[in-house]
Amino acid sequence: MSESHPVGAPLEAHLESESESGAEEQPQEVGEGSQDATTTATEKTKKKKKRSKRSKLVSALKGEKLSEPAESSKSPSKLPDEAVKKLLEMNPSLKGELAGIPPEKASEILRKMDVSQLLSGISLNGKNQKDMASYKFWATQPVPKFDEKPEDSRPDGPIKEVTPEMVPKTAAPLPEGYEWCELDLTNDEEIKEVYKLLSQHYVEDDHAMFRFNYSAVFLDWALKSPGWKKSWHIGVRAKGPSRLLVASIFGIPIKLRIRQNVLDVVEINFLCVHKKLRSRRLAPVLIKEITRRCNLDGVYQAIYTGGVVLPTPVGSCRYFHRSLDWSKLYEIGFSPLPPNSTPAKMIARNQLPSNTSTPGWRVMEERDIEPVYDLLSRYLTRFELAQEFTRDEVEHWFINKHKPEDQVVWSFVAEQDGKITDFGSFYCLESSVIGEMSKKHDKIRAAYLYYYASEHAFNPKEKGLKERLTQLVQDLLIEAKKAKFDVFNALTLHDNPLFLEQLKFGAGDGQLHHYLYNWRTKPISGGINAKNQPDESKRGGIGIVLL
Ligand SMILES: CCCCCCCCCCCCCC(=O)SCCNC(=O)CCNC(=O)[C@H](O)C(C)(C)COP(=O)(O)OP(=O)(O)OC[C@H]1O[C@@H](n2cnc3c(N)ncnc32)[C@H](O)[C@@H]1OP(=O)(O)O
Repeated sequence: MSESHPVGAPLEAHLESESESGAEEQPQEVGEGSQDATTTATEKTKKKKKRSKRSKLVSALKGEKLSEPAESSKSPSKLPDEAVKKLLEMNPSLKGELAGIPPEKASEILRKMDVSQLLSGISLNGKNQKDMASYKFWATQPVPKFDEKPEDSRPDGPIKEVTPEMVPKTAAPLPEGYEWCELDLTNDEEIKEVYKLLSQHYVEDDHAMFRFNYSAVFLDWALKSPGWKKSWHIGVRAKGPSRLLVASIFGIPIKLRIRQNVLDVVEINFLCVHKKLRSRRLAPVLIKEITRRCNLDGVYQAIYTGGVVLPTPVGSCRYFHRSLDWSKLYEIGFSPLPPNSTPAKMIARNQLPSNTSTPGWRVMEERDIEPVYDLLSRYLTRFELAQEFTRDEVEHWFINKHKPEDQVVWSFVAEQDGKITDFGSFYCLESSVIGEMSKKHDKIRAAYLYYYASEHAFNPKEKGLKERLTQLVQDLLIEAKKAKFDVFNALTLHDNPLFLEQLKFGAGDGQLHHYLYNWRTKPISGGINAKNQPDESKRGGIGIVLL
């Protein structure tokens, strides 16, 4: 936990007292097999194993001898030097890691990695280093293994057939001292509790400088979409008078098209475990509980995203950032000052026109719901992985129903001769500055590119689409600047590779991996090429945005 982030004393005190009473000491890894129950001793053994794995890798990288992998007979004994060179060029992070290692040795290391891993930029070190066997939980789940070959021609479909009799009727028990709860998001107090848990314990960047700060209003919007179910809003509370919320996982129902199949799935988000309860195998228990509840409701597939590599991304995108207030981003350490530049030059470079330029541009209103629903639905058919929105969902996700200070989503249309020709939107997600820099500014106000659509997409050979989207997204940047955002973020999904560079988005160091649960399909492009660069020819894959 960041030293500079204040955590209420009662919370800390409570967890300490739970710990003393043994509640924190025995977090059983319920349901993953009793041999998996985490005791201090097994934790230590696991850490030792992990360390030895890491040392082995380090040794390999330093040129010491690696033992042959079991499947070595299937692999060519040596990659041609040319292939090694190419792979290194294609995966920049690997290039750094293998720098200075003789080509022979690099070949040996690369040979042990799955080609899809190499191409998707999954690196050898840090949080991405684990092999399949080390994913003790995920290895038991109906998700593709890392080494499933893309050329595997099994048709798209469920990995595991689940029948109602197979689904447990009750939740697995939690470790002593904790209990399940359903979170009632119609109750403001409970939304505030979720906000508090997430604002203190949710996703941080690798350097613990920033943490997502999803507002209570945002959570209300994100989790109460049409068809939402209270039973998919799951919490874990400490028993006792405080009933402190210490963990969460949420699902909302959506219709998802994966290539030609349209499925009722759950979109999972906001998996969070209190920092003091980390590494105690609570996440697998939460995941299994939401799986059980979805299965009981006849839902057998899920979609989710994450910055960490798990078995196995169906497609990965890269984050891009467009500075709106460069000085602030620089002051908090978000944006660097490039060599040979000056702050004045950077500010000038990021200037935007003061007025929008798309003809007929205006804020989206209720009367636009039908035409936007029509345009967006047609536009999304161009992607292999996309949500199938209903009219009510278009209303929910794109019409702002909040007063200006609470606004979460901004949507615009272009209307010409009474026809809606274009639509674009972004949402607001602040991050807390949690490191040293928080003394200067405590929040970054970030706009995230959300859905957009244009009639130009249907022109023969997409004529004029690139120019139109560049104009449309520039107008969104201008609107975001007016609404006092500091930065505008976008992924490489949808048609984004058409305009990121021209609109001065800079490549971020984050990837966003997209996952499907219990569905086999071939990899889906996330708009980046093997060099991890946005690539216009790689569009048409991921067409869904998860919050
Ligand atoms: C049909 C319906 C199906 C519905 C379910 C579909 C699947 C939904 C899946 C969930 C989609 C969530 C989408 C989002 O919300 S993504 C956002 C996730 N949240 C955060 O990053 C917030 C900050 N971090 C935390 O709160 C904790 O570190 C979390 C909760 C992430 C893990 O807690 P902790 O650090 O205390 O670990 P543990 O000892 O309990 O458990 C360790 C196991 O957990 C695996 N792990 C770690 N991170 C993730 C992750 N992001 N997705 C899935 N699994 C993850 C890990 O590989 C290991 O398994 P294995 O390596 O041994 O195999």
